[in-house]
Amino acid sequence: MSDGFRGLRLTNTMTRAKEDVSPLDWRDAAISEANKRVRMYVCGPTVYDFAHIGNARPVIVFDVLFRLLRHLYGQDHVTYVRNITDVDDKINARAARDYPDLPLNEAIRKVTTKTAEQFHQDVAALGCLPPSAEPRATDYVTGRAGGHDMISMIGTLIDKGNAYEVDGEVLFDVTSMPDYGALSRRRLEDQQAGARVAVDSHKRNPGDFVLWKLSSKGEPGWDAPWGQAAWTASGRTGMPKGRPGWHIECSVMSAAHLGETFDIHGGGLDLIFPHHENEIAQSRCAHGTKSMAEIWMHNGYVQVEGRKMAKSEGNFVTIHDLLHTETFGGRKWPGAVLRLAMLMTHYREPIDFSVKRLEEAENALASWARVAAGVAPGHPSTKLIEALSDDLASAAVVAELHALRRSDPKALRASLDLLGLDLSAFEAVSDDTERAGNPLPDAVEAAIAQRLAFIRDKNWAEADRIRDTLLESGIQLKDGKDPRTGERTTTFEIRR
Ligand SMILES: Nc1ncnc2c1ncn2[C@@H]1O[C@H](COP(=O)(O)OP(=O)(O)OP(=O)(O)O)[C@@H](O)[C@H]1O
Ligand SMILES: [Zn+2]
Repeated sequence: MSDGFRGLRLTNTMTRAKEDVSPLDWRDAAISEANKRVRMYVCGPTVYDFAHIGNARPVIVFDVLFRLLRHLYGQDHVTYVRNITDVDDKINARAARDYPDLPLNEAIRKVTTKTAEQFHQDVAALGCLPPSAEPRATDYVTGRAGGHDMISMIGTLIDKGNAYEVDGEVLFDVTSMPDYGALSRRRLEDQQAGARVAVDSHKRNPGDFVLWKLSSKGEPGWDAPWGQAAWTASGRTGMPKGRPGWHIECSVMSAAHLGETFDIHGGGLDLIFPHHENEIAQSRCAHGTKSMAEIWMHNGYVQVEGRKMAKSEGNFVTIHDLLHTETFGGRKWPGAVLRLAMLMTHYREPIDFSVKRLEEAENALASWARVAAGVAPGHPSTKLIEALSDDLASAAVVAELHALRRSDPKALRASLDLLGLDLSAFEAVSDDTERAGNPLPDAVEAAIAQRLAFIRDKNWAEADRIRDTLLESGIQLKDGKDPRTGERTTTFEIRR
């Protein structure tokens, strides 16, 4: 690294400052070199519907950070955990709507399995590596060794005086934690002022949040040690059945996989309050620790016309639709294009999503592919690593990729690999392919065949679209006739 290299620095939402990263294991002489790990937790999806491209942003941003950490600390020295939330009232509602004839639990399983599979396909197409572990909330409700389950942690919080039970519902008492609100910088007094507790609520304070609630008939539920009297009074037999609140699952799964305190915790800006604030309250009070994670990172929003892309706003585009249908900009887009479109802007800034942005990303990728596709990768450049290490400085990263295009195709190739930017949709235009006269990759052959089919169907618009798309990546098509059969043929030329 050059003299100016300051090591990895990331902006910590807790302190609102850019800080040097100094992973906990490296500060602990008792942990052998071989066993040291950088430990990172990122809140994953609630699996009831297709993920939209706003949801894709944290997945891409933290995948780049995962790749950078692996580069800096070694492939086997990073543990990245991203959970799957598979218990949630939105899931129950979707299951009842989509599978009205199935028992609810079966319907829920269908919804969560299908959605999780779709999510995996979507993010793989965006070049994201699978995390080291991907725990599912429902596997951590009860009965885990070492007390790494939600019922045990909630019991601990009650025992320590941080939580209380009313009629089978367990709530966290925010006044039991003096520095509650430190992450979001909300003072308890401000939160209390003017807030009223609804008459039917069990809350002692307006800010108290649910750790556990009783399930009604038909809802998914687990045997719980709380609320026997309320359960029996409602005319039901056996042990009371309940289900966890949302925040507790991340406290439990992060501790199970990463320990009571770990290095980096991430997610979108909307998670700072209440989700992350409440994770911190639960984890620190249950474990008696000073911090849950050393560094809290939050990505900015993907916006449409200045508003957060969100399911509730109805202004969303799913990853699946963007990649596989023509609903956005009248065409499909390669996964690498969406990935670069996200990475062109610093992760903390908002992104206004548009066709123009995707086209810009595509043009950049095509220009890089022209020199780097098919080239054996060298090493990522020092400048690239330095730019990434400076809080993932996007502008400097993209500028360096453009510079490498002229100076060092092998370093460009390695840098793109490090960033997870896959050139296969653009391979056709590499110099190597041209020089060696290799056959075109399948994708281009397929595009040419598809275009001929459109021409046969007299669908000129689609045929022209394919011709234009190929031209943008440097492939010029030439139509002709086979002199023997009289059939239409297509040849091509690679342009610079
Ligand atoms: N528009 C967005 N831009 C960036 N990140 C987002 C956006 N919307 C959601 N996220 C992030 O996506 C991740 C998954 O969140 P979650 O499953 O709760 O999304 P969601 O709440 O279903 O989305 P929505 O806001 O559309 O209801 C979280 O890290 C969240 O911060
Ligand atoms: Zn979480």
